[in-house]
Amino acid sequence: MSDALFPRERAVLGEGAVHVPGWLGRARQRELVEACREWARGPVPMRRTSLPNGGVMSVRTVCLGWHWQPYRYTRTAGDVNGARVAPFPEWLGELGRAAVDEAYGAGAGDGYAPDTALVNFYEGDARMGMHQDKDEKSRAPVVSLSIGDSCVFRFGNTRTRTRPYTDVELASGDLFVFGGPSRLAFHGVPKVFPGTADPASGMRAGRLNITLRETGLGG
Ligand SMILES: O=C(O)CCC(=O)C(=O)O
Ligand SMILES: [Fe+2]
Repeated sequence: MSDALFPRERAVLGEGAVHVPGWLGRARQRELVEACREWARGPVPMRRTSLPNGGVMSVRTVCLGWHWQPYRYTRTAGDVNGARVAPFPEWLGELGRAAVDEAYGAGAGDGYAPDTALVNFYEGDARMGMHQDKDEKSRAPVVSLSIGDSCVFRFGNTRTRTRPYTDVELASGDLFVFGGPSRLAFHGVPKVFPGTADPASGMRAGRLNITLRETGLGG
């Protein structure tokens, strides 16, 4: 938004947890938004994930490569329409490697081979509670890309979902990578700021977040 007035700075929130504001240029953001629109249509449509406690997430999600549900990844979306999820594209893996290089230094991303992406769409008062990303067998870093409305991203510690944590604003184009000792840190999105999306990002409303992960699963 006001990047000319207040340049936002790169920040390390903990060992292995790096925030890089404005990493994605506007053209790249628009390409990603276009790709997400396509993935949201199918073969498995974007939907609110059901939780084991009977609740439903406020965020809408579509997955690539592997389909995520709490506690597991499968190739088909048994909780949606039974279809096999769209493949994880090679170009998205390249982007993931570039992101890890950016966060940790040139060459750090060489062996990074994400095989799943969770595409989350936040609109209205959608949010995400504090959780760990721990359904992956691999402990390779999670690469997070944000487009559209800004949000508060709460990045905590590996022991408890409560304090200590740090709140950072994730805006359109921001990269956040968490790996190493921070890989299992609790994190969440307590608030999205509606109407803050720059239309040049390709998002008219709402917030898009894409996380790339290695499942560590074969087959
Ligand atoms: O939307 C975000 O920034 C975080 C998403 C997230 O934590 C997840 O999908 O597991
Ligand atoms: Fe997460």
